[in-house]
Amino acid sequence: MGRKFFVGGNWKCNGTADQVDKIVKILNEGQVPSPDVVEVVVSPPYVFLPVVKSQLRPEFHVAAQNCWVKKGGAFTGEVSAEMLVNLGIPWVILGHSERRSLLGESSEFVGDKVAYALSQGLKVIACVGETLEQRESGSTMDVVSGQTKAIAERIKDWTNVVIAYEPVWAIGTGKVATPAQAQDVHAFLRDWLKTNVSPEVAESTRIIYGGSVTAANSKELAGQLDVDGFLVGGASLKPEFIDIISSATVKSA
Ligand SMILES: O=C(CO)COP(=O)(O)O
Repeated sequence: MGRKFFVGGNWKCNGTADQVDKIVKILNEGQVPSPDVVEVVVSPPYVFLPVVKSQLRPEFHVAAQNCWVKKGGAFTGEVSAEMLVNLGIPWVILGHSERRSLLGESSEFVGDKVAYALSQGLKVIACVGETLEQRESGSTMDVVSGQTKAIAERIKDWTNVVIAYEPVWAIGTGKVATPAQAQDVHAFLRDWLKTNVSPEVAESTRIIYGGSVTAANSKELAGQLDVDGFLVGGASLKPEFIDIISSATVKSA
């Protein structure tokens, strides 16, 4: 069985109740390939998770954008993995570069979060990616493998993990990685998994690309051998998200 194409929509810290209604309507009315071909997960801010979950078409799922690193308790402002499970939220995004850079989350902390979330039964979209400075100094592969290693050291079962490669310089900048740049890093990560985890995990784990994905570039990116889908920011708030989801057909064609 091949890797099912995966498209995530990361709404980040955006949206009012009215805007959320509109986005859900677009998602519910959009013509997309069957769930056998593409898995779709949208990630609204915490406060909108219950309403989006209850209104969204049943074949689309929801993800939180973060969760606490261990069992809940006296951690003001945090939301625990148990709470997400309790509300029937199946997915969580962890290690997004905005949290790594703006909130100081280290690779070890992200690894701990991934391990805890999986232990509670959540599925995880784990983000990795280099900054422009790191790319220019030639350390891209060291950075992404280091971030992946911090996860690999803490988990055994990769069944419920999707890796999102999101070069920081491509996020929200309109500077999308070229298909070849994305493919290079995805192939490197798959090979890293093969060597350091197992050939089976390398073959079955989806590695998705994020960073300025739009309807105009998604088909070409989707055509790359090791690109198994997308994590979309800005364009996931717009009708073009439906076209990005539909780029899954490139794989099944
Ligand atoms: O960070 C991203 C998704 O998690 C990508 O954001 P943009 O698609 O807005 O560049």
